[in-house]
Amino acid sequence: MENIILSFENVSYSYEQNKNILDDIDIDFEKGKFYTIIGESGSGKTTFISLAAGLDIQTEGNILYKSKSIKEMGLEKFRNKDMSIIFQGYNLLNYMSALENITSAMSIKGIKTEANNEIAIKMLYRVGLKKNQIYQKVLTLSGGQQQRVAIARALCCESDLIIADEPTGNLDEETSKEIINIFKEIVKEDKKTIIMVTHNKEIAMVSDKIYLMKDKKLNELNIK
Ligand SMILES: Nc1ncnc2c1ncn2[C@@H]1O[C@H](COP(=O)(O)OP(=O)(O)OP(=O)(O)O)[C@@H](O)[C@H]1O
Repeated sequence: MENIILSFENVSYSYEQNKNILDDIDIDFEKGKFYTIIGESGSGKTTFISLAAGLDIQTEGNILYKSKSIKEMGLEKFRNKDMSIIFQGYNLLNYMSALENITSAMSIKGIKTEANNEIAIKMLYRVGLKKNQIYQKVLTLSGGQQQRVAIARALCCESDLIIADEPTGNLDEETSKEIINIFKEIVKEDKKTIIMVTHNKEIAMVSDKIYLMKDKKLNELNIK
């Protein structure tokens, strides 16, 4: 069990009574692995991700982070300390610079060291931003550059688990490939776990494990 970072145990979810969207899902996510979740529109991928990210609560079953129930430890604590999320729409603060977006997130997550600025700048370079872009308001950056800022923010927040919902959904093919390469590097070098929803099968193929959301269940696909 030591290498398991997140577990779903008999998890079901319904928005309305007696109408399960997810039904009795059992799954373990290991440390240092890159997972993708694919599936038809409306199959429940975002619902699953919302539970994994502690943004919503399952109607039945347990979700464990490093063997502890996230409900019992408190979803807010889980979201603040243990998990970082990357959205399709970047969710940055537009009136702040790329750098400020990261340092303010670090501060909110309780990471308050003198080195915060330095750490954030290093990370922004690592994800491919240029010096002048680091100090620009994010509103003036392209979609791909904004997504790089969102990735750098997730990486600076020290969580071992990164959850991403269609992070390349708004990006062109070339930029998407670059972003996915950064994800692969994060998993390999920083030993983070990434759970990512994507519609793009080609992107899914580069992950360690692909799961298909279908008929309220999540099953591993062995298509590689
Ligand atoms: N707030 C809500 N209240 C009621 N039903 C909802 C709500 N949000 C989603 N649903 C329903 O739950 C099902 C799963 O939705 P979900 O967004 O998880 O699917 P998805 O696989 O992420 O779809 P997509 O690929 O289109 O984003 C859908 O049938 C949807 O209509």
